[in-house]
Amino acid sequence: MNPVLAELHDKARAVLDPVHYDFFAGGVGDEVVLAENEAAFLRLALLPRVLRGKKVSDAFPVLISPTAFHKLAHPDGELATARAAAGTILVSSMASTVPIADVVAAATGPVWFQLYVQPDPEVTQALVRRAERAGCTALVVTVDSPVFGRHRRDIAHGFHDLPAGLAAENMRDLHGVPGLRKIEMSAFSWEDIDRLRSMTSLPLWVKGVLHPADAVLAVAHGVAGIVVSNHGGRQLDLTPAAVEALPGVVDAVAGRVPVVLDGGVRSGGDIALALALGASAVGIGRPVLWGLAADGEAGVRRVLDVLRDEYEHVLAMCGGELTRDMVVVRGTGVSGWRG
Ligand SMILES: Cc1cc2nc3c(=O)[nH]c(=O)nc-3n(C[C@H](O)[C@H](O)[C@H](O)COP(=O)(O)O)c2cc1C
Ligand SMILES: CCCCC(=O)C(=O)O
Repeated sequence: MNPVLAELHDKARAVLDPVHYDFFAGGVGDEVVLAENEAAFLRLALLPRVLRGKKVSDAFPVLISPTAFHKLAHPDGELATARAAAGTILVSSMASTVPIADVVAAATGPVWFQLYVQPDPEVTQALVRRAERAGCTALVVTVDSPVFGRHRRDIAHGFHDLPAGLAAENMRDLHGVPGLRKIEMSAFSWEDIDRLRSMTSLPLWVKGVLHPADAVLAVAHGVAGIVVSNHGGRQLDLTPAAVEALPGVVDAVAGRVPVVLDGGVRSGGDIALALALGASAVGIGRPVLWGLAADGEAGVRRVLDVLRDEYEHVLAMCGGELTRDMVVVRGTGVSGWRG
């Protein structure tokens, strides 16, 4: 891991209430997938190309992945994250502790709204309208959470609700119970994706696809893009590392929509590996929370600056372009990972 990210993580751990630290850091079950998301990148290497004479582009292929409850990390909460997000896309969690309209107002770049489809279609519709009115430019529907993952750290602490004074603000007044943390998971289907698409003209992404067959279905149902993700190891503790599921999805999608990789990205090198394997961009979850907890807006900005700087350096070292034939599995010498 980049030493600046490690330092921000250490500082976050030192300043956070241990219950909240564990909520952010933890995963599901034995936390096998949580560890694998990072470990899998360390098993991959890059064969750089030389003498290509390419100028490195200044695009920074990073999104801020949706994470809940930023006011548990810092009193400014999602406002600080939004202010720091310049140059990236902020995917704002439906479970934000600042209302989406205020998040968008604080941001200088695009904000997308992450949505959990709610059992009551009217609640889902009201959330979509809130995101539209706020000025969000895409919807990201999280599809890997038909039920909540069982997080042993949270269970051990008895952490199951927000402290007094904090609320999932986007849910305010939607269940007739103002301000309560009332987000529900639901086992919805592709029909709900069709319904959502007919409900809004916003581009609709799905987040949490791992199986190539689901990627094919997602394209058939008209999604604008796919986030390959195992929810940062917080849902099913049996999946492969996110980056290991990436090539299969990329092949199934065959360039028809962009594919974003999320989970375990901790360095510019990880970004480069994901792009070489066919991702259009990566999403960053926990490192943003560590920056936020450690130093608010400035901390989040530092996380993004460090990743941007490292990524551009790696890209220059690789001749400005990243392709799958450049990826090698360490210990095997095999390149062109899985085709
Ligand atoms: C504390 C925390 C809260 C999260 N909340 C949400 C959420 O509200 N909606 C969602 O789709 N994903 C949520 N996620 C998953 C992230 O969007 C993302 O998939 C994951 O954090 C990526 O892995 P990384 O943390 O290794 O970068 C959350 C993750 C964490 C760590
Ligand atoms: C009710 C908020 C769900 C947050 C979430 O997705 C997570 O903690 O992983």
